Amino acid sequence: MSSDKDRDSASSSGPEIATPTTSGPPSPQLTASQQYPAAPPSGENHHHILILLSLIYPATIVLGSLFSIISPIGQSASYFSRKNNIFNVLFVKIGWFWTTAAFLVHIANLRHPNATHARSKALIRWGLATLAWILVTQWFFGPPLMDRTFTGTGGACRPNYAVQPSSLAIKAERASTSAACKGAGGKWDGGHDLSGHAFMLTHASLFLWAETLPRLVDSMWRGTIGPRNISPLMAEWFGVHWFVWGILGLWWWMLLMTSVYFHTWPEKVSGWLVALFEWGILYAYMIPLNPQARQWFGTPTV
Ligand SMILES: CCCCCCCCCCCCCCCC(=O)SCCNC(=O)CCNC(=O)[C@H](O)C(C)(C)COP(=O)(O)OP(=O)(O)OC[C@H]1O[C@@H](n2cnc3c(N)ncnc32)[C@H](O)[C@@H]1OP(=O)(O)O
Repeated sequence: MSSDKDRDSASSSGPEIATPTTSGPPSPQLTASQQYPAAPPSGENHHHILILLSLIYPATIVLGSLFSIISPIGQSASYFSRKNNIFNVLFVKIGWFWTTAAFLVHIANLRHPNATHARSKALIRWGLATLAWILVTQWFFGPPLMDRTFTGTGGACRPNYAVQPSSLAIKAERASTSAACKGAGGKWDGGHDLSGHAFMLTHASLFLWAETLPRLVDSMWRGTIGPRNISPLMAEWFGVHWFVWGILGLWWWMLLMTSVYFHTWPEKVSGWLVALFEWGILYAYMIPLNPQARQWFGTPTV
């Protein structure tokens, strides 16, 4: 892992990351042959690539849902149709933790000339993404938005008096969150059950794409220079990008599995739409188009 600490202290008055760019002075760690042969892709290009990448997720939901209707494989049970599959239990169920870890690896390796400043702005953007995740899935002045949507559309926790002890059944009847309902052995039933998986996997993936795209594009750009640079390029990929790519790949696969085996169309689509909200405002609208927002939140960088 490379560190920019020395450079930061040497150039603490480095450029503000106020405009979307991957450029900046060439890194002193790179030899002349590794530096850009011409202008690297601009922030505007990143914006276009990001919008294109964001289409992967609705396409995946459509593809998975169609597969579940058309294919006999999609209609029969498989390892991934089990809720206790290891990828669900160890990764998705604590998905924000893994997303955060991948993001932290990325920002620890920034080679921006003023990396300390770039990191603190990146942490602010992570804070906003975390807040959006909390409000939708964990807490919104009480039950989270996904549970409020459920109860607001007629859903409730239905106890099963026949098999539950009455104390638990009463607890289930009063439960206002899916977690409390499940804990009391009730059935979360009857409302619009926005897919938490579709939301979290899309939200986390879009956040990671937006944050890491300038660096990914920059690495690919350097890769066009010549065979001499294969080793530094490999070092870059295995040192910096592998974690982000691993998480992005796993999130995509799990979204596909959710689309094939779980939830209804409207529940998956609403999960995806809600995931667009914070990302759309911050990365697709404010950062590319509003200079003031770039002052406040910075811009994802290399
Ligand atoms: C300068 C300043 C410096 C500051 C310096 C700061 C330093 C900075 C330090 C940071 C330090 C790190 C800090 C990180 C902090 C965290 O981020 S820790 C947080 C860790 N926690 C998490 O990540 C939790 C993430 N999980 C969730 O939010 C929820 O579980 C989810 C993902 C939204 C899913 O919710 P859900 O209830 O499962 O709902 P849903 O998707 O609708 O699924 C319904 C059912 O279908 C099942 N299902 C759906 N799809 C699937 C599938 N594909 N496969 C199997 N089952 C499925 C579900 O399992 C579920 O089953 P049940 O469990 O109900 O039986």
